[in-house]
Parts: sequence; structure tokens; C-alpha cells
Amino acid sequence: MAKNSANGDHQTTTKPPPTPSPLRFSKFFQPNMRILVTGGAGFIGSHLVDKLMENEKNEVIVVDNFFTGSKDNLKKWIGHPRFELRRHDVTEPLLVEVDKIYHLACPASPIFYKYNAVKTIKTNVIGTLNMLGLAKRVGARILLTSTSEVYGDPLVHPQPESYWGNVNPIGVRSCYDEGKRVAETLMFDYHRQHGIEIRIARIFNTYGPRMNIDDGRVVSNFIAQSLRDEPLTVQAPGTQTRSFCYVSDMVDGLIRLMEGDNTGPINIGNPGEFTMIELAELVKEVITYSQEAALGLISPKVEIKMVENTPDDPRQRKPDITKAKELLGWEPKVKLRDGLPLMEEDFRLRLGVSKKI
Ligand SMILES: NC(=O)c1ccc[n+]([C@@H]2O[C@H](COP(=O)([O-])OP(=O)(O)OC[C@H]3O[C@@H](n4cnc5c(N)ncnc54)[C@H](O)[C@@H]3O)[C@@H](O)[C@H]2O)c1
Ligand SMILES: O=C(O)[C@H]1O[C@H](OP(=O)(O)OP(=O)(O)OC[C@H]2O[C@@H](n3ccc(=O)[nH]c3=O)[C@H](O)[C@@H]2O)[C@H](O)[C@@H](O)[C@@H]1O
Repeated sequence: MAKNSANGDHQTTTKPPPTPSPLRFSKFFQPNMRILVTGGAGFIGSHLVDKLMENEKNEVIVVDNFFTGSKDNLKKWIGHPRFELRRHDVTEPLLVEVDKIYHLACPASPIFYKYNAVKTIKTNVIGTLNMLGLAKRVGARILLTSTSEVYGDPLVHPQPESYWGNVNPIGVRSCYDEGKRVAETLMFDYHRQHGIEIRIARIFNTYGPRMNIDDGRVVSNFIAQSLRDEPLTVQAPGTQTRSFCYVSDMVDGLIRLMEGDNTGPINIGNPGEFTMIELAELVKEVITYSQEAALGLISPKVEIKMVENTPDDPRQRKPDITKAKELLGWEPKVKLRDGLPLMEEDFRLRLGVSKKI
């Protein structure tokens, strides 16, 4: 079992950072903070945009190719003078003048990232190279949303940032987990070689309103199935574990990381660990049946159905968040039991399932 050395000693820069735009130092013109969010039409990205837009000094530019994201997630900002939305694929170069870059663009659900594996790895490698090139040209700070999947099927539990992982380089998930590992490498190479200010968040399973209904991830699947009175599909063996973080906690952690002094990588996730069977039981308990089922007009089938799993599914996952606590003063506030019902209203509206009585 390999617990490898900490990665702090890789952080020495050899060059000073590029100079930020001259506008930053102008005596006559005080520009807003211009913030680019790639993948900002997606689940986490759109919640991040909502939070950034609360600050009147922020101008937010979203670029997204709408592969898994949607304009609907940003509809309240379209037309706002401090907001701009562009259809753009990060595998193509981008020329914009910005001060900070939150680089989220990448399909995140296994169903979607495996759908076009070559495109997923291009997004992770070429997309991250393009965003680093942009950061270098304009002197912007850049934050990458990496993933707990860089730890693969971990042999160390819980996972600290110093663990180098146990990843299959040729499996069906590799386009995503190896892609993110290369993206992290590129971030550190640009940091050391060009003095770019980088931040890396290793995000653990995040859930909340606006997840795609047919996204395929476990929390959205179980809630949608429950509201449709369908069986909850637990993939065998069901004893595999995950640790689920509510999206508002995640956004808070990402902003603290961007605004703080540490490059990371830093785990951001909720250490509460659940088996998939426990998650299904909890969803059954806290999500109410449809009105029809509650009235006894149809019989609810919210039972647990064991189905086949997919290859290389990690057996256990739980973040060690010591670094996030110490360096960012961050820890999650929302417990899974409290977070699940917060998705219910949003899923009911989008599924057209009547309200609970
Ligand atoms: N949600 C999680 O549990 C989780 C966990 C770990 C890491 N992450 C990371 O966080 C980020 C956001 O995840 P999410 O859950 O919001 O997923 P999401 O699929 O909802 O959002 C991803 C967004 O990126 C866009 N996108 C994909 N490829 C693109 C490309 N080539 N060019 C431009 N836009 C592109 C999509 O259209 C979408 O709007 C991703 O980088 C993901 O890897 C998420
Ligand atoms: O947090 C992370 O780092 C990564 O976690 C997830 O990947 P995964 O944990 O496999 O997410 P799910 O697809 O939600 O699966 C979680 C578990 O639920 C199980 N599952 C999934 C769907 C379902 O209907 N039933 C079910 O039991 C899967 O077998 C798996 O064990 C995300 O999808 C990635 O984007 C993210 O990078």
C-alpha cells in the first residue's frame, strides 16, 4: 500500500508571475474583477456563477459548449450588464481579458465522460492547456476543478492529498481520471515554468439542485427514481462508499481556495461516508412519494433494485479534509440528510411531479 510523499516540495516557482493587465493599476479607471468560468452552464459552475454575481465588483464571463450544461441554469443572469455567456469549446483557443479563471469545463458524470472518451481527454488536456495559455498571456490566476478520481480505486482510506492514487491508465474511466491527472501536471508545470498563479481543488462527489435529471450520477438517479415511483437502482455490490458534499459548501470551498494563498491540491468534500445501500435507504426516508402514490392512487415502487455495476468503480472514497480546514478555514456545513430534501423541489418542477401533500 503506497502512501507517497507530500507534494508540497513541487511548488517552487522559477519565474516571477506574468504582469496583470495595466488596467489593474490605472489611476483613472477602476475596473471590476473580470472572472471567467469555463463550464459555467453546468451544475457546479452555475451555482458558482450565482455566488460570484452577488458581488457587484465582479464581472462574470461564462464559456460553455453546452454538452452537459444548459442556458436554463443561467437564465436569471442573461442580459445582466455584468454577465456574458459565450458558446465556446475549451479545446479551441480563447482570447478574453480576465483576472481570474475558474476552469470547470469537462463532462463529470461517468455516463457522459465515457460517451466520447477521446473528446473527454482532449477537454482535459488541450482545454486545460488553452486556459493556462490564456492565464499566462493575461496574468490571471487559474483554478482547476480536479477530482477525487485522481486517487482511482484508493488503497489509502480516507484519502489525503499526499496519496498518489491507484489508477488504471487504460480503463474506461481513464479518459477522465488520467485526463484530470494530466491537467494537474500541466497546472504545476505552468506554475513552475511560467510563474502562473494556480489553484487545484480535488472535488469529491457533489450534489444539489440543477443536476441533470438523467445525468446518471447516483444522487440525481435516486431522487428522480423516487419521485417517479421507480425502484432505486443500486449498482452491485452496493457496499461501495462515497462521501457527498452539498453544492453550496462546494462553491464556498472553491471561492476560498481561489482567494487564498495556497496552490493546493486541496480536497474539497464532505467526509460523511455512505454505502450506496445506505444512500438508497436515506433517499427512501427523506424524499416523499408522488402525490398520486401518497393518495394511494398508484402503488409506489420505491424499493431497492440491485443492478450490474460498471468497470473500475472505486470501492471506497472519503476525503481527508485536514488541509482544507487548516489552510482555507473551510469545512462542510450541510449534512446529507438535510441536503437531499433541498433537491426535491427543483426535481419536482423539472419532472412535472406534483408537490407533496
Ligand atoms: N459534481 C461532482 O461531483 C464533481 C466531482 C469532482 C470533480 N468535478 C468537476 O467539477 C467540474 C464541474 O462538474 P459538474 O458536476 O458541474 O458537471 P457538469 O457536467 O454539470 O458541468 C460541466 C460543464 O462543462 C461544459 N463542458 C464540457 N466540455 C466542455 C468543453 N470542451 N468546452 C466547454 N464547455 C464544456 C458542459 O457543457 C457543462 O456545462 C468538472 O470539471 C468536474 O470534473 C465534479
Ligand atoms: O467525486 C468525484 O471525484 C467523481 O465522482 C463521480 O463519479 P462516481 O463516484 O463514480 O459517481 P456516480 O456515478 O454518482 O457513482 C457513485 C456510486 O454510485 C453507484 N451508482 C450509480 C448510479 C446508480 O443509479 N446507482 C448506483 O448504485 C456507482 O456504482 C458508484 O459506486 C462523478 O461523476 C465524477 O464527476 C467525479 O469526478
